[in-house]
Amino acid sequence: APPSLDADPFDEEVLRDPLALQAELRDAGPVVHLRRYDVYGLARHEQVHAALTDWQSFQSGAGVGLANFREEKPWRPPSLLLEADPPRHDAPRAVLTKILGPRALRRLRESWHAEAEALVDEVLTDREFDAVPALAQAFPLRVFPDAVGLPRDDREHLLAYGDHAFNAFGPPNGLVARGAPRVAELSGRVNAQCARDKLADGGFGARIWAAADHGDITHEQAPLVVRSLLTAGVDTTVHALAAILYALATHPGQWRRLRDDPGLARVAFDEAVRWESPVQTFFRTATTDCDIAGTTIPEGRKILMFLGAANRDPRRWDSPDAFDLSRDTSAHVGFGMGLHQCVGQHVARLEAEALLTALARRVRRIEPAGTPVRHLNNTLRAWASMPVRIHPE
Ligand code: HEM
Ligand SMILES: O=C(O)c1ccc(C2CC2)cc1
Repeated sequence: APPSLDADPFDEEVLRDPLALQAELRDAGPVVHLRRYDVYGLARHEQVHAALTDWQSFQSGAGVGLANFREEKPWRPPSLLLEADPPRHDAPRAVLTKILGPRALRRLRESWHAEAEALVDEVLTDREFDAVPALAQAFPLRVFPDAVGLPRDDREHLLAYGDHAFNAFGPPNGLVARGAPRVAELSGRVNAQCARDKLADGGFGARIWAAADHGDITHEQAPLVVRSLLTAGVDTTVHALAAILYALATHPGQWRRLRDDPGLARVAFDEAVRWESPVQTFFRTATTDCDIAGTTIPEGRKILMFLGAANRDPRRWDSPDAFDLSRDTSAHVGFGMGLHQCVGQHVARLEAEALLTALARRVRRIEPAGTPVRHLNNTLRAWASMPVRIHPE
């Protein structure tokens, strides 16, 4: 039998600083039974990578949170991508692959770089500010809902909606309970925004509806595919940008490298996604009795993949805790891996590239200007506040 632990990965103090438990899980063995939730934890890169790339044995269709959709009703209709297996997963995925692919994003590159420069110019009129609201939240909330096709006056609820969705992948704990009172209102607003007549021509949303006209997906599926963008596309990039700003503010040598070579912006983003892993965990459900490294996971049981732990596994990475722009980040699992690997990663990279390029041109030095404050979430690694001081060029 695998080693068994009482630890609670979703305890708020563990969420605040998960590194010690991640090391304990990795060292306990390739598979660890977590008694509190009766699930099987995978914290080493090798096993997480193996589970992510074996969608037949470890399905998403029963939910990618603790809740098992075979046994309980989901809090919202399941995603046609994230919570679907082939063949249902295939057509919606193909539609988003085309709409969010690097070629499709070329038309946004110039305007996102311009938006980033405008925002950075505004923010840098101060020498000290909180980088979370001023940059990490402001930039994605300005450019991404625009790209989806949402009006400017109806987006401030998206962060709260996504925050609840990411909490809901975890156990029904205090974090979920605190979000519950707003769920009906937030869901109502987001679901309304997925309607065809709410989405501006030419945006990602309108393109999803056009794919339905073209017969690639059905018109019933279209709003749910738009909902995927609104759920997955905001909080993730907000917290990833905060993570990269924190990494650069606390590693002045790496900031200097980026400033001297803004072409490093994309590497810096991927290294920050590895180092912080904004999306820390996801579950799968065993479709048969599966063997992982000598442990049999019984059919129907949940496995918990610790993406953040895998991204810092010393069995896979040299000096895993170092934030290092010369690293080859290609095997990180911060965007998942395999069939469900993040279809929005190019959008995220373009946002980061635009913001970092704008900052690299204007900021000689960036440093912490006060104690950063964590934002706790069952799935997301996030900052609530990060005061910084900048020294302009
Ligand atoms: C740094 C920002 C982001 C991170 C860290 C991130 C992370 C992830 C991860 C780990 C998965 C795999 C989930 C699984 O295997 O169950 C995923 C899937 C997905 N992501 Fe992202 N994501 C980011 C940005 C985005 C953006 C900007 C969008 C939309 C424009 C997006 C849309 C999606 C969708 C629709 C899926 C489901 C794909 C599928 O199941 O086929 N993500 N993301
Ligand atoms: O399809 C969705 O609704 C969806 C929600 C959350 C994610 C997380 C992994 C970024 C992905 C997709």
